Amino acid sequence: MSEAAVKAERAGGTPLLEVRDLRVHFPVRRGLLQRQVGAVRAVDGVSFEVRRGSTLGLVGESGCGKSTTGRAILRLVEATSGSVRLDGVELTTLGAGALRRARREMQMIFQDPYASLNPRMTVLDIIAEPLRTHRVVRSRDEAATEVARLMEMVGLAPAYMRRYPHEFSGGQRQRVGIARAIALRPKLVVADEPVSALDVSIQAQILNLLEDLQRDLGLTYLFVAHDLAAVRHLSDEIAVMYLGRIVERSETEALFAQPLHPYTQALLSAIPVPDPVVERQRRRLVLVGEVPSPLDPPAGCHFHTRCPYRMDRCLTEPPQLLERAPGRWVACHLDAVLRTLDQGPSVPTLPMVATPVTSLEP
Ligand SMILES: Nc1ncnc2c1ncn2[C@@H]1O[C@H](COP(=O)(O)OP(=O)(O)OP(=O)(O)O)[C@@H](O)[C@H]1O
Repeated sequence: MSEAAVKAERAGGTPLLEVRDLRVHFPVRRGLLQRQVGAVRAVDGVSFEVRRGSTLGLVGESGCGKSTTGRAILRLVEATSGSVRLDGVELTTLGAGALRRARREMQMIFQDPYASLNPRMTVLDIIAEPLRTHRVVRSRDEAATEVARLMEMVGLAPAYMRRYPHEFSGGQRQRVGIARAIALRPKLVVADEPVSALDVSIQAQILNLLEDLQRDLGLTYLFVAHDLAAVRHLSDEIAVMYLGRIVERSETEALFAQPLHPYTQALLSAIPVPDPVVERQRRRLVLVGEVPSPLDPPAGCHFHTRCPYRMDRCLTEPPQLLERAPGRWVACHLDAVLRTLDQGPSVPTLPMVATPVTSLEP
């Protein structure tokens, strides 16, 4: 846990971000009359909190609703229902003026730093834009001084502020995106796959920068990524999403030591282990097939079509996300989830309780 998160917890502070039963359904329309024929249930009842100064990693396969969750929190897409409170303020019902003021406090870092930066604007104008919009700076000189400070904070030479995005490398462009995101000193930053478009050699540098900025500015992060390994280093807690719902939420190291939900186990077993002996001995749970369509998700537990442990109950009854042990939230009907906890962290996978529908490699 970051120092700021430890301090906030000792002070008994409320979480900075509280999301309750958030749903985002995109209507699907057909025909001349554009009648609604269904809805993509991108986010289907998601609840979590993020403590001040901490990082929550939101992970899951492509299409499971991670980005939409992040975008709905910032109101870049509208929620269908549910509540999002930032520092106690309900965001989903804010009017235009109040929302504009609230936007100072929450910013986004995008995956593709080239697509998200206007190629016709200089870095100076890109970083200064939010400062001007919110009247934090009133003159060109003031803007240039503040932009120079921000560039230094993210490891860029201010001498390059009059250059254009295409004159920078991918990693440098992401630094520009980060400088713009922190320009208004937000409380919350939603980072949507901030390193997945970058060379592996650059990824660690950007993650380190995000960590330094969190420490120095007390930022709270929601870190969205498809890859569990990518979020491990930065996240205090991890929430695993599958087809619009959170299936497991836990403090990071506990989740890696003992993943409880079969889907989390599958995601973790996809991460290669450097030791070849351990790798050979590992029981791998390999997911077969694609994530089903969020237009018509399976009834009951959304994961049942791919779960090796499914029982009759899973086909009809959606499992609730329940705290099965302190800080360990799991949405699964298997009693084996609890038994695994009783047996301590040496038990790496759930016992087999039903006919496998995915392959289990020895
Ligand atoms: N504006 C939209 N209109 C209709 N459907 C949408 C819209 N935005 C997203 N979706 C759908 O909602 C589902 C969730 O998408 P989302 O981008 O949130 O998933 P994700 O987990 O972030 O995946 P990725 O990593 O691929 O971005 C997908 O099926 C996607 O096609």
